[in-house]
Amino acid sequence: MNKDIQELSELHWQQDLLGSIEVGIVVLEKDFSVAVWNQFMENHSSVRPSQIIGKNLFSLFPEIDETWFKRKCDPVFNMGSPAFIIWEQRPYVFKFGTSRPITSASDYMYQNVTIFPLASITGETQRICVLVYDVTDQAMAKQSIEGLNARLQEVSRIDGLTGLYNRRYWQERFEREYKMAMRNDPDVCAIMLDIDHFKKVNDTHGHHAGDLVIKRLAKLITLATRETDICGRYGGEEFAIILPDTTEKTAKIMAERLRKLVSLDAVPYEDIKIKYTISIGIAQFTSDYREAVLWLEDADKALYEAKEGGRNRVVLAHEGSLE
Ligand SMILES: Nc1nc2c(ncn2[C@@H]2O[C@H](COP(=O)(O)OP(=O)(O)OP(=O)(O)O)[C@@H](O)[C@H]2O)c(=O)[nH]1
Repeated sequence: MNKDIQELSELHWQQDLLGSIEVGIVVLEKDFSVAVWNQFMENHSSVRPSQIIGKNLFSLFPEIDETWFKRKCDPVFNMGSPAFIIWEQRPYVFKFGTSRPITSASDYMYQNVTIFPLASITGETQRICVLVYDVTDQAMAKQSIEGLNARLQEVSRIDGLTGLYNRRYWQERFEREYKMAMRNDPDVCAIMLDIDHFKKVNDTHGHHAGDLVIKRLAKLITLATRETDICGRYGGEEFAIILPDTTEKTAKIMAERLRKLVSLDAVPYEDIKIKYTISIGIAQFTSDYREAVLWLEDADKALYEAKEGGRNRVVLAHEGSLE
């Protein structure tokens, strides 16, 4: 084989290699004109090498942030050090559609991009090579795992019957509120409330009817509180609420409103309507509480007083019944 044919054949398989590789290969001159544009880039951009070779990259891809991209390439040209752009920083450099539009949940191709210097014989970097990797599958998998984790975390905080926070998470929030209150000494109240004679509801109408009453009460609690209030199911038929930015006077008004709402309510069950009432204990935070639990205990004592005082009433800690 003569030398020319040998060179040509080598060039041919090198072209073949560039063409079949599932990675985008772009070679850029110092002025950001394109010197190499492989098959992958052509397939995904629909721009043929003949349309782009010798042309300025940004003139054909105005979506690339020129200032940012040049800043990335600067150390590659000037110091010969490679640069990396990962999809988590910027989902893509070239806005390509996904190559699997049916199976992929993404509208565009997520890309990892590597930029490295192509040194001349003298060691000078005249050109740089930009490699574009399609990482859509990894990105989608990671995002779906993150979504699942977030969902799992949310589910693990929620009480299945009522949709309010469960005891564990409510307690966590309560501890957090307590620590914040110790620092800032704001107006914040804790409420404990409990359905009156709930055992009788269960005994008379059955456990399922009891569950419906618990669910209904949770709904009324949600209705009567602000979005910023932190409502949780503390035990079977016991609920706990944190009212941020609330004095005991305002908490009392809110609690009274809820108590009345409940006393007027009736839960439809089979062909009857179940009436029920609640008792409520309130404790406003003071920095005298050396531990979070002491604050909650005061709310619980107030609740106990409300029960002792005849039920269907609101009691403030360190104060008599309101009714
Ligand atoms: N249906 C239902 N009942 C529950 C649930 N959790 C606890 N209970 C019941 O709630 C009742 C609570 O009864 P007690 O603690 O004696 O209090 P009470 O009958 O409400 O009386 P007072 O609180 O003193 O007014 C018990 O019968 C428990 O079995 C639940 O998730 N669903």
